Amino acid sequence: MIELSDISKSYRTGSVSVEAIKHIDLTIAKGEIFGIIGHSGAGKSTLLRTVNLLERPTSGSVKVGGVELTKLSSSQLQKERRRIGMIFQHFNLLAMATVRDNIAFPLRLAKLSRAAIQTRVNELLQLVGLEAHADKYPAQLSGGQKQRVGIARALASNPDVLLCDEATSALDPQTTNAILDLLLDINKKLGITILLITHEMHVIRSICDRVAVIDGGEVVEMGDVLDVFLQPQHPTTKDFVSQVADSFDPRELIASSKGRLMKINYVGEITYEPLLFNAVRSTSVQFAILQGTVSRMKNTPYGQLVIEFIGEDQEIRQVIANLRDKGLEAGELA
Ligand SMILES: Nc1ncnc2c1ncn2[C@@H]1O[C@H](COP(=O)(O)OP(=O)(O)OP(=O)(O)O)[C@@H](O)[C@H]1O
Repeated sequence: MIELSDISKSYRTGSVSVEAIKHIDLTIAKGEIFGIIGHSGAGKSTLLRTVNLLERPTSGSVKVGGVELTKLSSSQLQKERRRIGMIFQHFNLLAMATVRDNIAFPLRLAKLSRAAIQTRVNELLQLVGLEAHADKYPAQLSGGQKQRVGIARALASNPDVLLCDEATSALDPQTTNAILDLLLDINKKLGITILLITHEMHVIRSICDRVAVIDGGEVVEMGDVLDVFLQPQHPTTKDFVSQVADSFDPRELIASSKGRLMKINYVGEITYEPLLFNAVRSTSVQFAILQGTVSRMKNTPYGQLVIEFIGEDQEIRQVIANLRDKGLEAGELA
């Protein structure tokens, strides 16, 4: 659905040139929810805005739904942009227009009939749960409600792609979760492809299928959210993963450990099975859980534990082999 090839973008201010993004390749499948995470100034906004050519890349190709956007005339581009909705951190609503009129705005631009606009706006109000607020003005709404208007407006012309520019950054945690649930719901119901940028790992973990980590204008890591989360490689990725992990570093325990410290990861339904107990029950090995998370990433359960095994070396090896046989990943804590 989205194919960015060798995208670079430089900004020139006077005699100084800043390379905001450098040689980025990104392919996003139809129906996917793809997250781009990075610190402030990493190049996230620039990258996102190249997808609808709000920022024209200095070089590279931008294809959406198979159409090369950089080669289009401005009228052709305007038409293609209807297939790409966008929502913003600060909502960008028309302050002097009601919720209904804000949502109707792109439909009026597209010259739909009054009756068609009314029908479509009612559908959208229902989809985002704002039927009761249709005649209010933005100033009368909460942040979460304003973002719902933004989402309804972005979906008005039935786009294939929704771009989300830090869409939950101005919201409190509870409202953030409600908006993320709405995005997930829209993705499931409409099959729309979602590309979002954020600096919060929580957002990635809650709704994304894949993630790219961007640092200094380059993609430094990319993959399925589960893999990146459980086995982060780049220091920037580790930094983001630690946002949602326990702040206590279990490596502090290595010096005082009596036994063998292992890091164990598991994914899927085995998360709920008594695997540790079963692995040690026929041995004299004992274990202590020193740190642990059992949670869900989107819809997939996973566990991540730091375990100290105490006992005979050979028996511990047998226990670890048994756990690996059951599909758990077990590695020495280092
Ligand atoms: N219009 C512009 N003119 C000059 N430099 C710019 C412009 N827009 C962005 N930059 C620079 O490009 C780099 C990337 O900026 P960008 O806004 O894409 O980062 P970001 O990751 O979205 O950051 P934030 O999370 O703070 O919005 C920064 O060094 C920024 O200063």
